[in-house]
Amino acid sequence: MAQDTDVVVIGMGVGGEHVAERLAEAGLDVVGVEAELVGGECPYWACIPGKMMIRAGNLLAEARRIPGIAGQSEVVADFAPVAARIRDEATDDWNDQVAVDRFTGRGGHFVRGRARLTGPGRVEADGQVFAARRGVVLATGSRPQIPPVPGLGQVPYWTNRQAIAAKQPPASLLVLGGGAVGVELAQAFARFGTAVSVVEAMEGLLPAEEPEAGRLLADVLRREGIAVRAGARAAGVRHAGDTFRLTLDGAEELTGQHLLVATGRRADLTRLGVESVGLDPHARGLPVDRQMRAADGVWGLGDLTGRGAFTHVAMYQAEIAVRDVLGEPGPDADYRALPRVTFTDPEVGSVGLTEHAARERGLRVRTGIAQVPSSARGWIHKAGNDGVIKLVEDAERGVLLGATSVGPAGGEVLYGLAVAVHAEVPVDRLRHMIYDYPTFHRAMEDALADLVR
Ligand SMILES: Cc1cc2nc3c(=O)[nH]c(=O)nc-3n(C[C@H](O)[C@H](O)[C@H](O)COP(=O)(O)OP(=O)(O)OC[C@H]3O[C@@H](n4cnc5c(N)ncnc54)[C@H](O)[C@@H]3O)c2cc1C
Ligand SMILES: NC(=O)c1ccc[n+]([C@@H]2O[C@H](COP(=O)([O-])OP(=O)(O)OC[C@H]3O[C@@H](n4cnc5c(N)ncnc54)[C@H](O)[C@@H]3O)[C@@H](O)[C@H]2O)c1
Repeated sequence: MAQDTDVVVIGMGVGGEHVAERLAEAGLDVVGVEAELVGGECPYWACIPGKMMIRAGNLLAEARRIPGIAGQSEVVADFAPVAARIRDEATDDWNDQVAVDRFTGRGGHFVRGRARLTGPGRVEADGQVFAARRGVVLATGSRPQIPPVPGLGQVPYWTNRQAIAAKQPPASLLVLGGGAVGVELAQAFARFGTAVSVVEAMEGLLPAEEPEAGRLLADVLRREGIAVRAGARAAGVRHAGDTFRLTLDGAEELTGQHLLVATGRRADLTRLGVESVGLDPHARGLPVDRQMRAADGVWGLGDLTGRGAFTHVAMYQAEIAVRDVLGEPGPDADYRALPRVTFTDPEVGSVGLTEHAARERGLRVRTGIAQVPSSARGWIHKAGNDGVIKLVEDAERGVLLGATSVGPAGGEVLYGLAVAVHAEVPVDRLRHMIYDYPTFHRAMEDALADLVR
């Protein structure tokens, strides 16, 4: 016998939790189903604990920059407080009771289990069957994508989960993949003394971003002692004793105590029963329209939709889905000004289109670049001042299509650029605005001037 409800939310990660709480608050009868921990990847194995590691690593790096600027420093790194913060403050020892209580406190009905659709409005979870009057929200996130490297399936590699839960930094670490996960964790561990090698298949780090950002970051990481192998293919991996051996095309062999596989994430629709509502279970992501509808009475959001695997995307889409489920009007999803920040030091912030992506769309673009160390603030900052600002202008319309801001506060500087892209502020107006002196964001003025040079 099916239990009637208004809405079933499958997957209570950042996106699903937000939808479930908001709909319960609005007075709907909501069933929230979560297979693991309410809150999902971000608070337990990703953004929050990851940024705690990064914050700690950045403190060490800043202290090491004291000589030549403010005296002498001797830095003794200790990972124990980081591991303790992650256990106690971020994850509550990987216990989600607080989050479950928050949802049930708002009137939600919580089910721990793996759910699947069995037909329109029908969901099976933990031996129970639910019939949802308004519909079902799918928010099941993504999982690490493991590449077909010979031997990889037979070795005890880490994903972000084991890396985040580490109690000690490994003596040495091989990182496969120089994307956001790879570079953030590589730098954080290296600052605690881990000997790190990063292997990236594409020509540069963060290959989805501007090449200038990847090149700059590779220089910084190499200076910090990290071995960066870009344009390198892993040909095989072995593990014996406590050593991983990663062979690259060309026969170079890298060794490490642990191997972190950070080669991307992908959604898995195959176990969700989406075929029962007429959707393709083998699609790479769940196709949704601009109000997050995947089918009649089915909404989808977050990593599952393949529109950018970021917490802020999941939250943004969650708000749209909430409005649509409640029948409230609101603007369509708009990803033109999607911001991304990789929290390395320097931070790599970007918004909108890269130059390459804009040209691929056949747009006539103009670019402008400014080097952060040549700006007043960058020069004052001295050690740790690496950075670049790059603007991509639609030369026909005179508005920014995208921008990149690498620097000590690259993610914060990005905000102004994101507003400019989002609101399509004419470049001519940006050029005649007053930029605070001497801020990092003032380098934008030089990048704007470079657009016409
Ligand atoms: C190391 C790392 C660092 C990151 N750092 C950042 C960052 O700094 N900023 C940022 O914006 N993003 C960051 N991200 C990305 C961010 O974590 C994700 O984009 C975000 O968690 C996606 O939210 P979601 O709700 O779509 O999915 P998830 O958080 O993955 O939640 C999905 C939930 O669904 C559950 N589930 C799956 N299938 C079922 C089922 N059949 N039944 C019931 N439950 C199910 C899962 O157990 C999971 O809890 C990072 C990712 C990683 C890996
Ligand atoms: N600060 C943040 O917002 C943040 C931080 C971490 C992760 N994330 C999100 O999580 C997602 C997943 O992160 P990710 O770093 O795993 O994925 P990613 O797609 O960002 O990067 C994966 C990298 O691995 C490389 N790669 C793939 N196969 C390879 C192989 N066989 N050998 C060597 N390199 C290979 C790719 O070229 C790519 O550069 C990101 O796309 C991002 O959306 C966000």
